[in-house]
Amino acid sequence: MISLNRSSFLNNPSISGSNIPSSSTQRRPAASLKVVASGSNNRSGDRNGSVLIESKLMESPVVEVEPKCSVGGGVQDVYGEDSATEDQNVTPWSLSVASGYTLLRDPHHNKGLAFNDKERDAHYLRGLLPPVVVSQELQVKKMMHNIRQYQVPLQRYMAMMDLQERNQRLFYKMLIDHVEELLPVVYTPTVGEACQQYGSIFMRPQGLYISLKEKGKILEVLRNWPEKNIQVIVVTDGERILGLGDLGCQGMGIPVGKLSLYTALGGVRPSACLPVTIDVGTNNEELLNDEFYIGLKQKRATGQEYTELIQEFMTAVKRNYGEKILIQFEDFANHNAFDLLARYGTTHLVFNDDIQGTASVVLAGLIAALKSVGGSLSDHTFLFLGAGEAGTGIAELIALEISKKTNASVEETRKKIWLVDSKGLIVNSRKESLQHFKKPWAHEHEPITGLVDAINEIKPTVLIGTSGKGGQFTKEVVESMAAINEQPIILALSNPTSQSECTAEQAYTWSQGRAIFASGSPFGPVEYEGKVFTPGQANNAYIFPGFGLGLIMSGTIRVHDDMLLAASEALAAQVTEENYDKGLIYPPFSNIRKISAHIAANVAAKAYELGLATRLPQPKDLVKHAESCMYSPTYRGYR
Ligand SMILES: O=C([O-])CC(=O)C(=O)O
Ligand SMILES: [Mg+2]
Repeated sequence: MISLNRSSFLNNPSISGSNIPSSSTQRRPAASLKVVASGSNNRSGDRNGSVLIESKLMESPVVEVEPKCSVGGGVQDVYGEDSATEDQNVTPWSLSVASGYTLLRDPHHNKGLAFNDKERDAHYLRGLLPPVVVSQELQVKKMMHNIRQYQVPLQRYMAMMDLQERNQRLFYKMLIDHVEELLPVVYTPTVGEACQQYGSIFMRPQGLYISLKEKGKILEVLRNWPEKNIQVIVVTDGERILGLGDLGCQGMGIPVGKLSLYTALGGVRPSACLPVTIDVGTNNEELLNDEFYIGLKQKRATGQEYTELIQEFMTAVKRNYGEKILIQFEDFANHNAFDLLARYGTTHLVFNDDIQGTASVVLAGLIAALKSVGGSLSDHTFLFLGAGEAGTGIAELIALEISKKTNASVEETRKKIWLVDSKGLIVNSRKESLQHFKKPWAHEHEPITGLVDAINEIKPTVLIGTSGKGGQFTKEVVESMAAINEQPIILALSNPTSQSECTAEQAYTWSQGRAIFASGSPFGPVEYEGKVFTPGQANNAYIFPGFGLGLIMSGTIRVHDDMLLAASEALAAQVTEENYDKGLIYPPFSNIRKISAHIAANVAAKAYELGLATRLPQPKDLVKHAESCMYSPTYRGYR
């Protein structure tokens, strides 16, 4: 296999010598090619008559061409074309050749036993594999069989990560074909445990680490990443990983997991995804005392030192990847998350999954729940336990949706939404001492400290847990909700499962099977008095992959709240009668690619309507367009 890639060998003059063609599509037979490269990023060798140069570009367009999008050219166009910046225009073309043993070690091109006889001959693989040739489907079946042998979830996680590093297409095929079974493995809850253990299970780098040591050099660091046409970055500083607190540099598991869902669930090419962890230290004493900890062993930098590092990162990202790079903030602590979103929301294409993604998915669930419960959103009263990113983000989006539907001001629509934090109900008399993001939720009321008292006083129809603390929805809490509502809507959103405010079984049992329940992390079906209840998963994984695809495929340059509403409506519209009959307010994840295409289409339509989309003209059928742009993990044939 030979491929010619545009890559960044700026620091490597020897590779841009006369043997390197200057156009992108040239191809030569492996055996006739001789290129000598030197430099730290390249190795050269001469095996079986073929020459190997490991270029910095991991996925090569020659063999990785995706099906053409129905509108707007091929995927390279749709996804890649405009992301080159003036800096990239000076990067030379480089050549990469992989064959034989090295091809089997290249996760982007390896197919293992699925290489057919012709490919084995053409690419020097004879004898390197046992004689059998199998289909990708059989490989999936075998891997699923193997993974199911592991009883410990973390072992399953490690087996999946191992596969991702061995055979990327097989990894994504498995994840797509068995999404409901594997989501809890590569994502919440297991990813939380993986982050806690990241220091000891860390094998190969899966993303970019930008620590205080890299200050002043972030642009160079970005250029060390082997891929050039990045379209989405998920970045964390590890300070609030799920509901598990400060995990410092070990938070890397989160961007890696989220981006694997961008590909599996949203169809964004793996090579367009960049996981980043910003390491400014950790305040987690246990990690600081752990000899295997992989991050900076210091307390978190704050104030100017923190702000400057983030600023350098944001500037470098835009400079390197252009205006349309999507940056998803993930699992930052409250005290930074809101500020970062406000600061960069006007200059960059940024999206905070914990504030906005969670809000959009919960709003979708509520819109869907109205079908069973009746009334419109404005008829309901909402009580939140937890007033951080998720709580205030959801509250604000509900207020916005009601305001759009009723023409009342957002200030007015906020009045039926109440939040309880660790100090009790958020009321006017507390206003002075509240953090800025809580202030809009301070309503006129006597102070109340307990959740049960707040329920009895406010009489909510919807109870939403975003506290990050497990077990907060006690029997008394659920019973209080059931006493005042025929069908109480109870959402226990904190992640992972250990932090869920209550379990599905508790919600159904304590409400005598009347609750409409969904949780952030998955719970299995529950039987109560002969009836089986299947809880839904109100997780932002429903939204961010399709949302991101919508932004990317339309070349959108800024996120607007109306796009979040558009995403919620698209998701709610995917809940079928059959789902409602089972008490579900979310469609099953097994249909997620179709769901993501609808979300992407609605988001893109809104972006075009708002004049924020730059990829013109607007495709006629946005759903079809979204589908045609999605990455497929099916193996490519190699000539
Ligand atoms: O990752 C998840 O499952 C949802 C999420 O963003 C969080 O809990 O921080
Ligand atoms: Mg998160």
